[in-house]
This record gives sequence, C-alpha cells and structure tokens, in this order.
Amino acid sequence: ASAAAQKRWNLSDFDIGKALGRGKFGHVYLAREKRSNHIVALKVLFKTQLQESQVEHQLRREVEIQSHLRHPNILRLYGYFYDQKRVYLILEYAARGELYKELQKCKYFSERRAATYVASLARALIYCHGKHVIHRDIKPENLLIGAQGELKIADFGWSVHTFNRRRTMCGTLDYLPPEMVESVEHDASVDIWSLGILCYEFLYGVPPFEAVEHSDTYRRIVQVDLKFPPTPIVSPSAKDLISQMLVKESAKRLPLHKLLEHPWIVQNADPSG
Ligand SMILES: O=C(O)c1cc(-c2cccc(F)c2)nc2ccccc12
Ligand SMILES: [Mg+2]
Repeated sequence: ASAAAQKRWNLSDFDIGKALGRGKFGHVYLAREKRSNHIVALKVLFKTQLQESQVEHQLRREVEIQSHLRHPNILRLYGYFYDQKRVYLILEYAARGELYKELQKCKYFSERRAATYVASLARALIYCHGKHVIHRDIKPENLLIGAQGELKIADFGWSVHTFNRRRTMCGTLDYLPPEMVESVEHDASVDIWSLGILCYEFLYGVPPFEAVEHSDTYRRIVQVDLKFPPTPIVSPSAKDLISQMLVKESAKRLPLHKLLEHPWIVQNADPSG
C-alpha cells in the first residue's frame, strides 16, 4: 500500500471546515490535510454511541473493506485514527453531495441520467464482486456525487467479505431482495436486485415495492409484485432490464456484465459514467 496507508494520522494534521452532514453516530466535516492541502471529508464517530449500538465490529469491517477498494465510483477511505472519545474516518470529499437529495429535488431522472448512474454502479459492483465483497446496502442514501457528476458508492457498513455472511438487518426493507428478507443464504446477486430497485426508483421516483406498512412491503418483495405506473413514460427497454434484475431466484438475475450490454444501457448511458 502507498506510504499514506501506513501513516498514523491525528487531528492536528487537519484544518477543520464546515459541517457537511449529520450521521447517526456523529458528524462529517470538510477538512484540509495540512501537509498536502488535500481536501477530504472527516467523519467523526462517538465511541459511546458505537458501543451503545454494538456496531464496533461493523465499523472495523467497513474500514477494512473500503480502505482496500480503488474504483472511480467507490468513495475512497484514505485512513482512520481515534482518540479518547471519537473515531475519525478520512474520506474522499464528494463535491456535489448526496444523491437522495438530488432525486428528491428532481422527483425522478431522465433515462439518460438513470442509465449512466446504473452503468457506473454496475461497474463498481463488478469490481467489488471480483474482490469477493458484497455491498448489501445499495440505496440512494448511500450514494454520493463527485465533482464531475459521477456517482460514488459510500458507506460499506453493511458490506461483507463473502467468506463470512451476516444476516443481521436494520434500516429500510425496500432495497432488500427476497432471500435477505426471508433471511436465507445470500450471495453477490443481492446487489443486482438492489441495483434493479434503484434503477426503478431513478425512473419513477419511488422504489417498486413501497407500501405504508412494513408487512405489505415484505409481501410485495417476496411476491415480486412489480408494477410499472403509466407515468412517467418509461421505455419498454428500461422495463425489460428492471424485470430481468428483480427476479426472485437469485441465480436467474441478469449478471452485471450482461447489464452493461443491455440495449437500454447501451443506448442511454454516457460512456464516461
Ligand atoms: O478505543 C478503541 O480501540 C476503539 C477503536 C475503534 C476502531 C479501530 C479501528 C478502526 C475503526 F474503524 C474503529 N473503534 C472503537 C469503537 C468504540 C470504542 C472504542 C473503539
Ligand atoms: Mg448508510
């Protein structure tokens, strides 16, 4: 690994700037590393809250996994350090912020924008799966936008190295595939399902199995109760792609490399991603 990977960081290495956001376990600040003048995002997590929520092991796994991944559509984790009360993650700064806010503002995306995002996420997931890493938590809240408008997968808190699979759940069910909500064995194809959910939400503004009650969402997922509203107008080709990803039997989901050859992606995605 580069020299930076071994360096022992501490707070005095940084000038701290404005708060970028609030997470469950602490805040994220804009920061500049003094020696290099490199702009980063410093995620500050309180040890007491990590202990209370029993996520220490998950955080160590997230750090271990994300620090070894190098891909233009995966948010870099440059390093970490901790003091008496806090753990600090030194993250890549994504200049255009959170995707879910952009989606809320636009209601839904054009087919070109949606296909460009889906293709870049597919490339990032192919890279992760090649390293036996499953993300397991692909959803708008975990996606950031870089300075050139490119998507970055962040928050590997639910990712696993597929040599040990965890089935503890929390957060929204919307993006979970049948095998995870039914808590049976699962593999990298869970990310194909979630990418299909995301593609639907980019085009319609809501995830396909959304319901008021948890129990209704659960039922719609396991029954793959997939419906395409007549508005907004979405091309049949897009519906075909989504229908090939939201398949109950995980082995029958469209493989990610085949997704990149699908006509809807080929005709709509901007090659630069
Ligand atoms: O006091 C510690 O040794 C400590 C270290 C770490 C930690 C160590 C490496 C990577 C990482 F992400 C987190 N997390 C904690 C969470 C709660 C309480 C204490 C700790
Ligand atoms: Mg998250």
